[in-house]
Order: sequence, then C-alpha cells, then structure tokens
Amino acid sequence: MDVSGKGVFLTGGARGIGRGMTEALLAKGAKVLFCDLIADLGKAAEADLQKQYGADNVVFRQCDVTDGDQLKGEKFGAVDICVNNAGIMDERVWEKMLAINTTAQIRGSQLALDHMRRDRGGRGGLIINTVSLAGVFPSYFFPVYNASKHAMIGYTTSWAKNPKMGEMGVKWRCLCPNAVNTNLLVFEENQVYDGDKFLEWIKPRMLEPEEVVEAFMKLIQEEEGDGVIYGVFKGLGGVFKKRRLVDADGESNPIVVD
Ligand SMILES: NC(=O)C1=CN([C@@H]2O[C@H](COP(=O)(O)OP(=O)(O)OC[C@H]3O[C@@H](n4cnc5c(N)ncnc54)[C@H](O)[C@@H]3O)[C@@H](O)[C@H]2O)C=CC1
Ligand SMILES: CCCCCC(=O)CC\C=C/C=C/C=C/[C@@H](O)[C@@H](O)CCCC(=O)O
Repeated sequence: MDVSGKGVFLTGGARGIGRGMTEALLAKGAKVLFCDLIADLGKAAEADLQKQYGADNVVFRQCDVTDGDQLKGEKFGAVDICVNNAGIMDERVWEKMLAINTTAQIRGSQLALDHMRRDRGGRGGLIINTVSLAGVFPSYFFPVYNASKHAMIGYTTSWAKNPKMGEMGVKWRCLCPNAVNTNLLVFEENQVYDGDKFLEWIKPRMLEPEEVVEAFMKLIQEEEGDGVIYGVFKGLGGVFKKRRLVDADGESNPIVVD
C-alpha cells in the first residue's frame, strides 16, 4: 500500500520500534495518531515529530491499550492502517502481559476491522500486529510471552484466511522480528528465566530497531504475497515465512503447515 495521505493508528509509539515506525510513516506522507501509556515520552515524541512533519499530520494520545473504552475513543479521521504494536515482556505479571500483548491487540484489530470493512461502508485497509519470532518458535526463557505471541499468529492468520476478506477489503499481517535492541530487553531478575543466557544466545542475531522499521515499511508497501507472517532477521531483512512446527530439539525436521 502506498502510505502517502493514509491515516494510521499505532499503539506503543512513544519509544522503541513503534517510535521508529511512526517516524518512517510520516516521512512517507502518512498521517499518524500514535498512543502510549507513557505520557511524557509520548508528548516529547509528538513535539519533535510535529516540528518535522507538521501538527496536522501527527498526534499523540496517552492511552492504556488494556482499557477498551480508551482504545475505542481514539479517533483521527479515517484509519487505513492499524498497527497494534504495544507490548511488554514480564513473566512476573503474566496476566497483565496477556492483556497487553494479546487481548488488547485482538481488541485493536476488531475495532479496526469494524471501521475498515468495505462491505459495511468502510474503505478497506491493512491491520499489522507486531508479534515476534517468539510467536513462531518455542523459547523456554519466557513461556507466557511466547504464548501471548503464538495467540496473535493464530488470530491474525485466521482472519487473513476468511473467504469474505476480499469483499471486506482488509489485509492482515504479522510482523515477527527476532530480538531487537530496545527497552523490552532490559529486564530485572525473574522477568524471564535465564535472561543472561537468552541474551548471550541471541546477541549475534540481535536487530537494531531501524532494521525492523525498514522491514516494516517494506511489509506495508508490499502489494503481493499472501504470507501473513513476516520474519525479520539480522542480515536478511524481512521475509515472508510459512508457519512451521519444530521438534522439541529446535530446528530439526520442521513441518510446513501452510
Ligand atoms: N524488542 C524485542 O526484542 C522484540 C519486540 N517485539 C515486539 O515489538 C513490540 C514493541 O516492543 P519494543 O519496541 O521492543 O519495546 P519498548 O518497550 O521499547 O516499546 C513498547 C511500547 O509499548 C508501550 N506500552 C506498554 N504497555 C502499554 C499499554 N498498556 N498501553 C499502551 N502502551 C503500552 C510502552 O510504554 C512502550 O512505549 C512489542 O509488541 C514487542 O513484543 C517483537 C520481537 C522482538
Ligand atoms: C527478554 C525477551 C524478550 C523477547 C523479545 C522477543 O520477542 C525476541 C524474540 C524471541 C525469540 C526468538 C527466537 C529466535 C529464534 C531464531 O534466532 C532462530 O532460532 C530461528 C531461525 C529461523 C529460521 O531459520 O527460519
């Protein structure tokens, strides 16, 4: 999709990957309403971005995505692209994590679909859920985070397969980066299991946020390709992936399931 002049709603945009996505979309001429829980960071980002791209093109709202009423109330003209990106990684508060990573992404998708669907007067659109490679592969370091992301792959790909989606005019995609150098990876003890081991294991393949943003922009602008899982890997950029089940020992004997 050509994003120029399009309306975007994006969650978790005050920092990290979401902050970069917001700026990249503005640079291509989109109008962005971004929200976040952290008001001071969000307002600072808004001031900065408005200076560069104009106050009519970018607005910040403080919003807790787990509050359905707050999420519903966010309006900034028509939304052509919805990016459900806010997420946390903290096994100690696993119910809250499911509320943010899964329930809120589902609610955001549902609201966007109702707004966009052509068969009910909307003008179509694109829904992108920021998932993770943790939604595709098992990782013992963070079981609930992993489950929260697996759920979003199931949800997003299921809507994408709906035979009436053509009529509705809405496309669905999952952005699945490998680990990214953001605040999400700064954790306290017990936030994940064997966190130091995870970081040591993942370090050589760790992405910078800009690499993910670049892949995200390709994914948005991609017209073709029915793959809804877009893996982002160090040195490879973004690639459409088929969903695979792997044995308990990891990579051996993957089974292609779609
Ligand atoms: N950093 C990583 O290694 C990876 C991150 N991801 C996913 O990317 C997404 C963005 O994460 P990052 O930019 O890495 O982390 P981050 O921590 O830098 O940014 C996440 C943003 O979401 C916001 N947020 C958290 N809870 C919220 C709530 N209840 N309501 C509204 N906003 C809320 C935070 O305030 C923060 O600004 C998440 O969904 C994460 O799971 C996916 C793969 C790898
Ligand atoms: C503190 C933890 C935060 C977790 C943030 C993430 O979402 C990071 C991603 C989590 C798991 C990543 C698993 C990565 C596996 C790959 O490095 C590789 O094993 C997969 C190979 C893919 C392929 O060959 O197609």
